[in-house]
Amino acid sequence: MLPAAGWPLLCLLTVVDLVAGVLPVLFVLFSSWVIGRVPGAVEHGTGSPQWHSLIQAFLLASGAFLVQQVLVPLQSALGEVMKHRVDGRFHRRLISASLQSTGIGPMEDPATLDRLEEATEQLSSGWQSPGDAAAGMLRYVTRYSSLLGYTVLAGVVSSWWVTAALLGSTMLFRYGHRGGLRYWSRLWPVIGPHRRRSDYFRGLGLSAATAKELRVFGLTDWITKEFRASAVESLRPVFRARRRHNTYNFLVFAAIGLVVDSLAVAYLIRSATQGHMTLTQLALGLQTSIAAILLGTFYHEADFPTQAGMNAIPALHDFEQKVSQTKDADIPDGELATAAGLPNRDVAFEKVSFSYPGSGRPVLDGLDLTLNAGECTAIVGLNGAGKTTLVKLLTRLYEPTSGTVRIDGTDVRRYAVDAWRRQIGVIFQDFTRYELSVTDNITVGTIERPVEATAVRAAADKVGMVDTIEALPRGFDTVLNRQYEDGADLSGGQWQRIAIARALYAVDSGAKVLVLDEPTAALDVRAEAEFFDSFVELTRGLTTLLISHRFSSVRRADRIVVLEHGRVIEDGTHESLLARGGRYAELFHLQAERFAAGLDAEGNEENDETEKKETVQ
Ligand SMILES: Nc1ncnc2c1ncn2[C@@H]1O[C@H](COP(=O)(O)OP(=O)(O)OP(=O)(O)O)[C@@H](O)[C@H]1O
Repeated sequence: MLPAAGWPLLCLLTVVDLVAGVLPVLFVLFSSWVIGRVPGAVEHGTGSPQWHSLIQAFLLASGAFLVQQVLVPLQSALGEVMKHRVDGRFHRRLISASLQSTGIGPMEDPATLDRLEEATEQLSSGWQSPGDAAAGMLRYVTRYSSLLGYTVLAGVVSSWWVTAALLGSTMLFRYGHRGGLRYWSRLWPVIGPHRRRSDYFRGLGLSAATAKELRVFGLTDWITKEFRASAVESLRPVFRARRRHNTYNFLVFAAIGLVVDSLAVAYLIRSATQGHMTLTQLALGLQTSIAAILLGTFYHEADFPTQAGMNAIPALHDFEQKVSQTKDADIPDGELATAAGLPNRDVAFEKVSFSYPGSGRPVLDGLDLTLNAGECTAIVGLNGAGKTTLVKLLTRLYEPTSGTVRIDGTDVRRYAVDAWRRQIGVIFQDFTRYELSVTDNITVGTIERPVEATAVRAAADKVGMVDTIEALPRGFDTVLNRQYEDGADLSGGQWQRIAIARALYAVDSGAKVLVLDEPTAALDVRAEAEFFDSFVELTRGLTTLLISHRFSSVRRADRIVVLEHGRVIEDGTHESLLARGGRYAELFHLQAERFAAGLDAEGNEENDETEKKETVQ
């Protein structure tokens, strides 16, 4: 990742880090000259050549010290720039990997999502990022160039075995510290599940979204206890490993270091007392030896960032690999570049079967279904019957395991994926609430069309939201999040209307297929009634696929299809299906009875009456 910072910055920072490592060595050298020249200067007095040479050494030492002080902030600043550049590159790679697939397969695959979570965890927790690792890596240049300088100087004034001894013992300590971190990092997968659990409980305790339930359910003490317990549980293996690993390391390495370093220093002192060294050499030998020994420590600016910050890199690689390998990651484009105006006749699912990747269970099993152009087809079925999956196949987020989807008789795979998708205005059950302006939230489904304020207003008007939007602090420009200045939030039902407006704006932009997956689940009964009152008008001329659990809305469709066990088991109009007395009739009566008994929380008089009439009919 280092070159991601750009070669000029990388070279500059390497040089700065190197100079920052050499300067303390020069300082020790010059200050040893100062010490060595003091007796001569004292003896010969001010103004003597010895005096001048002392001043010269003093100025050099001061210069080295001052430059070192100037370099420290420069080093930090350049390190920050490097961190941001490397993190920027990392983010870009992550985002492009996550958005690269035309299909939705990788983003619904648990193993791929796990790697994505691992890759983003360090970044989102603001702990140690790949950028910290990159900047930290270069700080080793500073530390190790100092170490090399000190030990070489110690060797020059004494013996090369002193160099070897100091270097060896310092590196042994370094191995102890850095190796301990590597060891700790291997524990990461073991403590991972506990840590995730404690993070989850911390998130629950700090989230505004859960604040209501936690208080009303009386969960506050429980959350605190669970957070603490899982946090302690996650640390237990670390404590155990640390005791085992560190005790051995500290005892053995400290013993070796003590013996080797004592021998080296003793050798220096003995050489001096035997008259083999000048005062300068003794000062230099002692200073460099001690400075080298002191470098056998934990490098807080480099050790931890390089270990923890790099954890995200293998996760990124795995994620990139898994995305490209996941089945249905890339839905191939066909040779037909446009599908404008389609379908004219129908959209047909022919013997379509589908199982989610990694699961052998067919969600759709030889499904035959034709959606007639210009007609509204409603799909009903129990939870998990495969209704949303059908939408995913229609929008080409997945490819059928077998069978074909045809548009006016042409295999949908012959069209470019985007060309076909532009023909569809869709509200997914779990539609996205974008932290963008109202206008952007409505137009985001047709990003290629230049924003047309009148069309945006018309879409909002169709879902009865114009008054609400105009009452917002900045009208259509209001960002739909309260955390922004003049931002605002909407209720669940209002959000759903915005999502419907988004699909209608897409229709206004030329989409001919309208897919509404539970479009009114969050609307109150009046809003739902209003929506379906204008439904015929809104969907006129469109090929509409309506998925809903509410039979009061479904019966307005031209045709109703009941899905069960991955197949169509009933198909007809509301009246014909009721007359048939099959699954649809059974579900319809069940819901109508609930309304009649006043059990359904959403029932109001208006709806009760209509439902009751239907039941009687
Ligand atoms: N990404 C996925 N990976 C694996 N299985 C999935 C995935 N999405 C859905 N399923 C499974 O496929 C089946 C059909 O799901 P689908 O969401 O299509 O049902 P549905 O009819 O829309 O249900 P509901 O009425 O609850 O919205 C379910 O058993 C569900 O658990």
